[in-house]
Amino acid sequence: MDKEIVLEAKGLSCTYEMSDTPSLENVSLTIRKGQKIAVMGANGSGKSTFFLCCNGILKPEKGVLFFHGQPVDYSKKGLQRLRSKVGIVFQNPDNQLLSASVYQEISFGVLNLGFSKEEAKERVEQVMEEFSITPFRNRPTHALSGGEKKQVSIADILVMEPEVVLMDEPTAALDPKHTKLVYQVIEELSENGITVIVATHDVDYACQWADEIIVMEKGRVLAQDVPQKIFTSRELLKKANLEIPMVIRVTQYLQEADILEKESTVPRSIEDLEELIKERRR
Ligand SMILES: Nc1ncnc2c1ncn2[C@@H]1O[C@H](COP(=O)(O)OP(=O)(O)OP(=O)(O)O)[C@@H](O)[C@H]1O
Repeated sequence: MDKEIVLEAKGLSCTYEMSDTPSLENVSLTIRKGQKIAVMGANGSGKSTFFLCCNGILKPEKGVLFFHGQPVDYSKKGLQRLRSKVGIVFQNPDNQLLSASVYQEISFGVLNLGFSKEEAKERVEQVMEEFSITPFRNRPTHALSGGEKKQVSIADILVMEPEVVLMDEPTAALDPKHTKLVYQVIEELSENGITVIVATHDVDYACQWADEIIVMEKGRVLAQDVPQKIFTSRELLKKANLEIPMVIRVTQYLQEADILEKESTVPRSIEDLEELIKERRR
């Protein structure tokens, strides 16, 4: 049976002040509990704007956003409730890290949720340990490296134990060590049943990781489907300016060369492809 719908957008449109064209136009989609969703599309296609709508930072001028079937309540209390459940890790940590020290930064959200100082401290200590932040806990946030800032901006959200985590290009500008760390965190979130929505330009990662891909273009949703469908639709990829993942490219080559059958299943990773080739040889 299909899992419960966590977030549902119905006809969302959103135009920024000082702009005469909508950055989101008539966006309708559903996201279910525990899903791994990649949001893809060219620069300026509306991915970040959609994220900002999902936790109420932006209020759409048209349409309704539902969280667990209830329309979002834009009162101060309603927004606080929504934001404690739906957290955004921003693309640029400098837009997110506002407190003087790392410890204060990670405590801020939990204290705001009304936890006592003791409870907040316990959660913050645990999350700092989990994300290897303890060694630089007393540093000012502006004096951290890009990778450390990303660690803190993720901890900042996870300390609130959200149900849905939105990550806007989480590995942009990270070195391989921090990229791996972020991917591990994403994996652990999914293992714990958290719904994870990642905006990314990395087609190879999206293909092997996501349950579903949402493709955006000029503020609209062009498609929402499984990676095997999205990444084999040349027309869609061309329209959205997306590359073909390497594994699909190699598969198509092997099919054309008659090494794999034309109707073989579509692999999402190199491991899947190896399995297909082994099967064919048996
Ligand atoms: N604060 C703002 N004021 C006015 N227009 C904005 C603002 N933020 C974004 N836009 C515009 O809204 C559109 C969608 O931008 P958005 O940042 O949502 O796209 P994106 O898909 O996340 O892009 P990227 O991949 O570059 O991060 C773009 O045309 C952008 O110029």
